[in-house]
Amino acid sequence: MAFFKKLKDRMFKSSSKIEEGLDAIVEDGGVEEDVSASKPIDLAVSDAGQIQVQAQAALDVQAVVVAEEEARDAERKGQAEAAHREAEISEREAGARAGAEHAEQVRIAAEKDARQAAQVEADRKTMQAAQSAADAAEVARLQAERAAHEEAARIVESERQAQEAKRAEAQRQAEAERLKIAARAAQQDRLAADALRAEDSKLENEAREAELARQADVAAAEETERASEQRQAEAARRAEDVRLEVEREAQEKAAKPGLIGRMLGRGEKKTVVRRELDDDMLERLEELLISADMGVDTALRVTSNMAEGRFGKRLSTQEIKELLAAEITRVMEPVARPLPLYPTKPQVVLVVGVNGSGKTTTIGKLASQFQAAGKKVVIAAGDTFRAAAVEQLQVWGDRAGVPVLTAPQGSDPASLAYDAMEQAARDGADLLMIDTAGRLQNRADLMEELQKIVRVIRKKDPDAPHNTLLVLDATTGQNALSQVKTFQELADVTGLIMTKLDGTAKGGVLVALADKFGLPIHAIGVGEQIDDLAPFDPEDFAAALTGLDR
Ligand SMILES: Nc1nc2c(ncn2[C@@H]2O[C@H](COP(=O)(O)OP(=O)(O)OP(=O)(O)O)[C@@H](O)[C@H]2O)c(=O)[nH]1
Repeated sequence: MAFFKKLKDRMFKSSSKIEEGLDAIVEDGGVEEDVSASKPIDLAVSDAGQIQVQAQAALDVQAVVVAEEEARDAERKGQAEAAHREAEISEREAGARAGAEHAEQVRIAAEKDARQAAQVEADRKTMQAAQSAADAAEVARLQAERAAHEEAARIVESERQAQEAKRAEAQRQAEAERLKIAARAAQQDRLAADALRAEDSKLENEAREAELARQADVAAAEETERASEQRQAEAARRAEDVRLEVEREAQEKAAKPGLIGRMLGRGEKKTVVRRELDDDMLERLEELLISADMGVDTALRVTSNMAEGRFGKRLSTQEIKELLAAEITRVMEPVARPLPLYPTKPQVVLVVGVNGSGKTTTIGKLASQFQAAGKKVVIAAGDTFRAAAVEQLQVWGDRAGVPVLTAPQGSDPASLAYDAMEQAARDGADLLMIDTAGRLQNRADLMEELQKIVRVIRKKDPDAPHNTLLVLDATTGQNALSQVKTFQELADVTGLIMTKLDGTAKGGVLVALADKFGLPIHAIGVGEQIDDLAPFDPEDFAAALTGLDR
């Protein structure tokens, strides 16, 4: 409660922005916006048509010239062919005359050849008759011989066939036997396979039924849970409405003067302004939350949840604050987690963030608080680039009695981290907090530097770092969202700490961070002193942000 008062006072810039906005919304009407736009005209169509017509005309003239030229070629070709045909005819007539003379000479020679051929044929027939008789005798002898051979071969062949048939019969019987055995084996296999299939399908059915039953159970459980959540939400809404109603009646009662008051003339009415919750009002509430750096998505979610079931109800600024605070608490509750402490010694906490976000100050505050709570802490001033950061850490270290390990300016932070691991182990420290540089101007260098630190400390403890804290400056507003994205790529961020919530009207960004990334928020800073860092409490934060008294 003590910190809440401080938080509320320090966050007055964020809360007064929201409070003033709420007053204006409740008292005023809506805001209208008009956007108009014009369309350019298409010009190029008629010129293109004209060019196309001209091109077609040029093509037509060219086609006529080509056709005339082709006709002249055809006439020249016909005349040449006629002259050629006449020459061919006279040549063929001269050839025919020479052929007739040659045929007469051939006929005379043929008659002479026929006479000689008749004489030769008579001689040949006489000789042939004698030869035929001798041949017939020889043929008869050869036929008798062949018949004897054939008979012997037939006997041999029929013996061979008889043996062949016997062998084939034996083989057929053996094959029949083999097939019978194979059929018996196949039958047995089939029966076994059928049995296995039946067993498998039985198991499958059982598994399917079990799965269906499980799904039905899950669905029923989900349904029950959903119904219970809905009931709880409805009950909470009803309770909230009743509470508001009671409060309103109390306010109205308090505003009514008593008899003596009336007699003494102290009867001025205390009034409360209310406005009906409608679309316009909702839209203006969204705009107000967006202007408080809550981000569009988160602002929409918060306002629509707040309005659910309350459309048409009349609400005062105070009542809207209460409803908004309840919604913001609901968004932030899941991420409100203190820095986890493990039995590992030393638990290594790597602290990252852009320049000036408050890393050094936060390490100093955390170290002092842990030391005061009886934990042994060692700090490594890993931003070896900035001498001022090292000095600042030494001041915090001296104040809290915490050793601060430093290295010469510009030296390798990874080697300092390694030395710090050794010293922390030697000292039996519970916590080693390593500060790092935040120069985002060169992401590649920074990534290489962070990765090297991680590589080196893992030589001592493969699980280190056990926490990687990203420190964010609330005054950067929506820019904090892109910083989270960048550092998630550079290092394995495990939790957030938001500083400088004092003196800024952009405190709503913490709601957007919780809604968008779901990373644990361990602590918030509202000043430069040691006790200006406190564990994150969503209810306190929501009330301080909306300016609600608790
Ligand atoms: N108002 C306010 N100032 C803070 C808070 N936390 C840190 N600061 C101030 O912010 C300034 C920068 O803080 P540092 O801790 O030096 O930031 P850093 O991230 O270490 O910066 P580099 O060393 O440059 O990387 C200092 O003047 C701090 O006093 C806070 O919660 N509220």
